[in-house]
Amino acid sequence: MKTSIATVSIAGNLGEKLAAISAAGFDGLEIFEQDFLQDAASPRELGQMIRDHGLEVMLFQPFRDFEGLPEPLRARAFDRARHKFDLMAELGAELMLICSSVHPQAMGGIDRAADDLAELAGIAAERGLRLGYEALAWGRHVNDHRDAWEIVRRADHPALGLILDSFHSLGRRIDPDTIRRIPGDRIFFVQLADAPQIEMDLLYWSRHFRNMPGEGDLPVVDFMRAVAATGYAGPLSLEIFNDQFRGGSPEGIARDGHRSLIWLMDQVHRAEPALAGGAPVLPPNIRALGVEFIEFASDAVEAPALEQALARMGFHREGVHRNKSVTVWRQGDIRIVLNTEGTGFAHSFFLNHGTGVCDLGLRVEDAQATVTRAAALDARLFHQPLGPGEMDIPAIRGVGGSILHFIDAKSGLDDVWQVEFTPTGEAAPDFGLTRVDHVAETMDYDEMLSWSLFYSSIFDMQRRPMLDVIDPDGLVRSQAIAAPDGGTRITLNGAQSHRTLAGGFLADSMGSAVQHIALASHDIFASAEAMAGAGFQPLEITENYYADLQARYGLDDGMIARLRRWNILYEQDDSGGEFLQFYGRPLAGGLFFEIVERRGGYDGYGALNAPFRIAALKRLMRGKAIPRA
Ligand SMILES: O=C(O)c1ccc(O)c(O)c1
Ligand SMILES: [Mg+2]
Repeated sequence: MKTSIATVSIAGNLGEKLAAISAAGFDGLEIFEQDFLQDAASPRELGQMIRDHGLEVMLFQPFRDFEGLPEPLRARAFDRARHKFDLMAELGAELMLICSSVHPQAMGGIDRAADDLAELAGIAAERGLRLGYEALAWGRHVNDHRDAWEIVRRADHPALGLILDSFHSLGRRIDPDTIRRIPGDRIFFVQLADAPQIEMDLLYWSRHFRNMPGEGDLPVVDFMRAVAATGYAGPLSLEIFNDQFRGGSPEGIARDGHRSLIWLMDQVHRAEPALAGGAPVLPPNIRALGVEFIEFASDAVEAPALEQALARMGFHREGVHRNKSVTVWRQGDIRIVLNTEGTGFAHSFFLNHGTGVCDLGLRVEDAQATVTRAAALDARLFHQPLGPGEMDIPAIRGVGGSILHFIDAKSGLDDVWQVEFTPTGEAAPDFGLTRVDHVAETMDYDEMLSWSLFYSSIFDMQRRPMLDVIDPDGLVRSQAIAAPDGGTRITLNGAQSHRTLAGGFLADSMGSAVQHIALASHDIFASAEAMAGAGFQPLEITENYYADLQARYGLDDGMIARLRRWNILYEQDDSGGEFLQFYGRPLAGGLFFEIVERRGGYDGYGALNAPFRIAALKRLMRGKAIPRA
């Protein structure tokens, strides 16, 4: 399978686009005519530049409004095409995309279109060129790949084939299985794009909101399964019109695109094992079995505040690293590692970001398989020189330059706590906290698609619908990604304005980072009481909130009083599941802890409560405590 991407998909000038496309590992590209017209290079120079980057021109596009025109427009359209053929020869492009006409004077009729295209294919063939016909979802007469195929079939010219574009087919909800009837060798090119499911005009949706396969809501895997079933063996090419991507980093967008194609083909091979050459080459999506540890980078000056916060939540120092300035704090299945080394990765992370989460350890069944899959999906592997007696634990780069380590029992990596740490023997209180419920990573809104693709392509984790969280000073978008059993949950919070709490955190922590950590309690009231006894100060919630809560859910007075007493926020889902949560006050730098209890299969994150939490945090930061009777 050759991979390709349309130049429109990426930001920058043509030189920047080519460098990014080549660096990401694509085999070739589609030249979008507009990109070429805006560039100063001659077509010959441009063709050479492309080849110098090790890339192939897979397609020249688009040629518009060709078929079905009355004379003299028809003759002029043929002249236009001849001019483009000259250009393609100079560029070294062999295949041209013709998209279905939107011309107001274009006449319908399958045979008329077939005749026009067959005649043009004859001219193209004389020059050694080929044509592909694509149905635009908003084409005037042809807007369905089935009609485009019928036209190509009737034209019956070897230099004319069909071009499929997942957006045009899936955006109009055309059953992708209709593609299975088309002979694979009559499909000349396949363009891929996903998109979020939003109701809007097709053309506007297509030109502004497309995204990479796996980043949206369209059944792109089903589309690609059907394409693969035809025997199509040509390039897979991304054609992504997206306003965010146009302003993004060329390298980052190109890397995400490459990752999305590898992910897509992996999903297709798993779903269609009978296909020739279809054996999966990657380990399957990795089951994340839970968070094994959360590591903070800090130093001797800042660490005591974090240690105090941990102690007030009922953690104790369980072990001290045998030869590093690293301790592990423990409660239930939760391990918080505190790294105050003066050299190495954690230290450089601390110098860049201040005290914060530099490393997440995930429990998996097979750590080696995890990095193998991650590497095949273009993740960056992480290595650091090992000290004496240290275990070599596989790791990759994650959000904001942090690290993800993978711990398994299979290769004994879960022995690391015994191997590398000396037990302190300190008393182990139990405040009822059992495990990490979720980790919330805050990032720029423009990074959200990228990181959600990162997690969902490597792991067996699914995206939940994106939610809008209303901060009094702007919108924050929240995207949860969770393993099917809910045992590993990550939420991505995307800030659009620096005035929001998330945006302020982003600026203060010098980049994307974990902003809060939610810990599960098996009895949130008992945990709240034990923590209060140890000096934990919760984030204070207003009287107005509790009055409204009573009205909303009809909770009894006793329950409301207990929630209020411990500043616990409450939410119910439609099937009676309940979510109880309270927050600690932020540490210097803005990171905070949350304690949650899920009851009755509740599967969300308390989205209704988020604005109250944000308002309370902002009140606290402005130094306004709530007077309480
Ligand atoms: O939006 C367009 O006009 C357009 C042009 C060419 C394509 O291949 C396409 O999918 C859309
Ligand atoms: Mg297209």
